[in-house]
Amino acid sequence: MERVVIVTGANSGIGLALCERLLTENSQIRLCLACRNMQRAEAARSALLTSHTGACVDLLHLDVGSVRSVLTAAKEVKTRYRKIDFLYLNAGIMPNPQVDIRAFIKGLFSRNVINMFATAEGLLTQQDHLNSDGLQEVFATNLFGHFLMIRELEPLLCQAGHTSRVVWTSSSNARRSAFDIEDMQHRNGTEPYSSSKYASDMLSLALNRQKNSQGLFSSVICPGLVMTNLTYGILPSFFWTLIMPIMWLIRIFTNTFTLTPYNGAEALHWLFLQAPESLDPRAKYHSLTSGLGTNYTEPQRMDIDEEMSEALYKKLLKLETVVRRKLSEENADNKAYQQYLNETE
Ligand SMILES: NC(=O)C1=CN([C@@H]2O[C@H](COP(=O)(O)OP(=O)(O)OC[C@H]3O[C@@H](n4cnc5c(N)ncnc54)[C@H](OP(=O)(O)O)[C@@H]3O)[C@@H](O)[C@H]2O)C=CC1
Ligand SMILES: CC(C)CCC[C@@H](C)[C@H]1CC[C@H]2C3=CC[C@H]4[C@H](C)C(=O)CC[C@]4(C)[C@H]3CC[C@]12C
Repeated sequence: MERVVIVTGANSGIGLALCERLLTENSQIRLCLACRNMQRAEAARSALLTSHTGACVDLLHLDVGSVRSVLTAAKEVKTRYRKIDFLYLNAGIMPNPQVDIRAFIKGLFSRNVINMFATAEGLLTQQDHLNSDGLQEVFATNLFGHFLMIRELEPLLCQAGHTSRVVWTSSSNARRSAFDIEDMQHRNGTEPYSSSKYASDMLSLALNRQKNSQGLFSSVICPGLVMTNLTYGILPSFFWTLIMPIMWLIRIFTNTFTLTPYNGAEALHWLFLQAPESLDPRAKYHSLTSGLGTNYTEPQRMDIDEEMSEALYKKLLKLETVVRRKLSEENADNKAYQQYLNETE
């Protein structure tokens, strides 16, 4: 039977590579590219159809960082499909990244050097800001918009006799010490990316506890260090190209330098082939590439405590209520204003 697969952030990088791999290595898939930029989404769709003539590739407009857009997109999904087999929550941002050069040089001469290259611990900070919904942009995009999407799509994801999967593209940059449950949006820190990815790891665990009995299973992956628009925002692409031989060399010591979107999508595709019952809800599945270029997936236990993941889940539900209330008030205001305009005309 045809499997419905939705991928957020599918118009470039790891998301697009996943789509390419899904179509190449599996038949009977109905793929839905859920994207913010529809011009790039059209281009991605054309590229996929050129290499896979006759494939079923749909487009869906989704700005995962906007509450209104998520609700509209979810409504559209519910009219188009009767079930969802896989929902890949892949869209993500890292705005205005800054590398701490001193920490990098110090790290090069420390015993922690391999870990530094794999996780960027202590190296990266970002500048975040409030979006038009009044939420921190990184939190809204990397976590909350996806959470809201799952909540809206629950009727399709939690169906009797059917198993659905959600897969989060997390990161090895996710770090417990960057996350504060009293400041889940990371308003007060300088590592919103790390915080949002740690939150997605916790949310995945909470979702498994809450929803496995209803047929919904959640997993998290790390794609490794991949050359995409996201990494070109950290250092310019010509610089990455220049140091590519060094990166291949580093790959001999850390298999986390997957480098290409195809390699980075390894764990995402591997999960597609696994039975959900065989997966560990506490594991992060890493895409890895050996020095010789062989791809494989390996689980690593996440540093998460159940109580905090449950607390996060509850806080997200509360925020969802607040956000929905605000939206319906705005809608009522708009309606009243429109009526006033009509009457005064
Ligand atoms: N590259 C790397 O080394 C690593 C990446 N990751 C994660 O992988 C995921 C994919 O990133 P990657 O492929 O590297 O980078 P890209 O920038 O190539 O891809 C990011 C995708 O997310 C989309 N996106 C961003 N914001 C929104 C939004 N508000 N609504 C809808 N779509 C949005 C982008 O679309 P648009 O065209 O609209 O901008 C784009 O398609 C991210 O979650 C990232 O955090 C994790 C670890 C390492
Ligand atoms: C000689 C070069 C390799 C120098 C590059 C230094 C830094 C700019 C990069 C070193 C480690 C990189 C990263 C590691 C982990 C990634 C993580 C998994 C992710 O989610 C996003 C990107 C990374 C943080 C990435 C960013 C660049 C480095 C800090």
